[in-house]
Amino acid sequence: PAPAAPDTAGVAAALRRAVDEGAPGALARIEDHGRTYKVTRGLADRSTRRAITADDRFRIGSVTKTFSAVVLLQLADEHRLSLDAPVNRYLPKLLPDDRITVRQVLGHRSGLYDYTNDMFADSVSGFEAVRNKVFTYRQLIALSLRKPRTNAPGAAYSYSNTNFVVAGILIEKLTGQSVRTAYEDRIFKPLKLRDTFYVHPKTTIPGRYARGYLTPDEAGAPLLDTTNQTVSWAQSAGAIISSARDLDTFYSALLSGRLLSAARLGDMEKFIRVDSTTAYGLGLRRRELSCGVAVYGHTGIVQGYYTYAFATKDGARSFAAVATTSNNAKVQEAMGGALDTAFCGKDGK
Ligand SMILES: C[C@@H](NC(=O)[C@@H](C)NC(=O)CCCC[C@H](NC(=O)C[NH3+])C(=O)[O-])C(=O)O
Repeated sequence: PAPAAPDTAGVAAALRRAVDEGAPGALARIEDHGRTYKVTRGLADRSTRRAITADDRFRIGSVTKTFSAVVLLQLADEHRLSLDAPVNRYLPKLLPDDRITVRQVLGHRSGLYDYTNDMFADSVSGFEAVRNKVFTYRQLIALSLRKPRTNAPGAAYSYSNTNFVVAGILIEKLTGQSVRTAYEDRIFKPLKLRDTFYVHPKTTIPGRYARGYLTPDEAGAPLLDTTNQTVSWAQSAGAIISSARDLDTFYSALLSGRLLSAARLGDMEKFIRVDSTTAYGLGLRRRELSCGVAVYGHTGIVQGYYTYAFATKDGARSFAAVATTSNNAKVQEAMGGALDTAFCGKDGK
């Protein structure tokens, strides 16, 4: 029998909690066997007091990593890339260890240090130092290589944005195009993702969007409007702009086999356990929810936006949600509750 309809009342309660805990606004959208459910709470803009809508665009942060992984896995399907080849075969001398492979990079097992650890040690000053900066990929790699690697190639999982900066360089080298063109030609246009953009290094969000606000480290300090930034510190690791509708479409299409061969999707879904409820594949997270359902997708954190975008393994039910503040653990927890409720519902079906 078809699973019970999503518990939209439960999702609404979770979004209300996110707003009560400090998010100016929150939205969620569920696509379930062709039916759409939208839930919203709070504001898109604190100065105009405009209410947030489920169609507002926003910065998706690391959900970008799944898009970058899809492009490289398509190149593997086209025999233009071998997942088990060293990165240095395609980009000579880029990395200090010839043993680091493409698969290890996409699975956060390369050992490459995450330069954002230092960049955002202090949330507000770190953000303000880079919000209008434009980095080259190689400058970001150089920041990472200043620090020792976290593990030998392939020896352990250690999340690092550096890995998906390497993915961006690989995409540009192997396609001869910018990552923007590669995303547009291979994913955005084929899936008609009309709310999805890669505009780096422009700082503005096209069309109608929710503004994002960073919660400072100091308790009680006022929120900082972080909507306009280059996101050049992340690029192919986190700079895509999208909407809940487009993320639902993307993960449903990916997981129902419309973007990759079964073999490459299988590669993407070879998961390494990260903690008791999450595992990481290639640019893809698996989360086990309270009712035992496993969902597949990615989380995203860019200053001002917490994003969750996940779907069932067959893509028949997808959930995308964002809260418009970041660096606020209680808001992040509330949004995790929305994810759980969206798939587990009241009666855990
Ligand atoms: C976790 C998520 N990763 C991402 O989305 C990537 C692009 N974001 C980060 O690595 C966090 C950058 C700092 C955010 C800042 N935090 C601080 O400044 C902390 N001092 C903030 O919260 O806005 C993922 O892969 O699931």
